[in-house]
Amino acid sequence: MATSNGSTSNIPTLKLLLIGNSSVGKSSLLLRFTDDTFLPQEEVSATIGVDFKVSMTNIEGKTYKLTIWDTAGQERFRTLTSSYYRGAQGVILVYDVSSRDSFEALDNWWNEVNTYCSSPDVVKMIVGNKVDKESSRAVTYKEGAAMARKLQTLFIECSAKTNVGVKEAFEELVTKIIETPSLWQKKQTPNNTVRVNVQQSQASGCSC
Ligand SMILES: Nc1nc2c(ncn2[C@@H]2O[C@H](COP(=O)(O)OP(=O)(O)OP(=O)(O)O)[C@@H](O)[C@H]2O)c(=O)[nH]1
Repeated sequence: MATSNGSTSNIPTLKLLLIGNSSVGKSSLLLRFTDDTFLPQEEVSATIGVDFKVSMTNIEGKTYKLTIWDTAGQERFRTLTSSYYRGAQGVILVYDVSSRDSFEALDNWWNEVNTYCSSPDVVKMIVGNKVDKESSRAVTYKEGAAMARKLQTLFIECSAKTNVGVKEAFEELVTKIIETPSLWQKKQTPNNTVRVNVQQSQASGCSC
């Protein structure tokens, strides 16, 4: 597969984005995936603006470089929202299976994705986190799966705390991106203004 700049010698780079209500566990999922770590509650602080980590992953014998953006769930910490989405090939919408509110908020997050992601091909995945809290579960697996079917997204339940389903979630998302050729194709450039945007897109290899 050609990389974002057309070369086959460089490692392909993918941009992924984590969104969802505050405290659903976006930063914890990222930390679990990249560093195989889970921080105790007292060491966790809310994300301000946006944070990101880079991770190498191997899918079917090929190496990919992932830049994973972790956005603030709290409205007051969200700035420059549209820029988070620029160049993203995959978006993970996270809710907490023990929080009905965070599940119901998916509609709003979905609208945001559709507002800022211009390409309909960007791969979306709904992730129900904190399955280790089974006794306080407020959203069933069936409901999560039904929501994903309705929105035509991928779906998985996981736990950043107990390391259930986290690697699988990221790998499934990346695999689907790899299988979506339009996310790798270059755009035509009808004028100079658009050319600037296209160069930005090509830097991360996305048609979003
Ligand atoms: N039981 C349990 N707790 C979790 C899990 N994932 C995260 N948490 C806890 O949930 C709280 C919020 O986690 P964060 O990762 O900071 O959540 P966030 O979505 O990044 O929050 P914002 O940065 O405010 O958007 C922390 O106390 C975590 O320890 C999980 O899988 N299980």
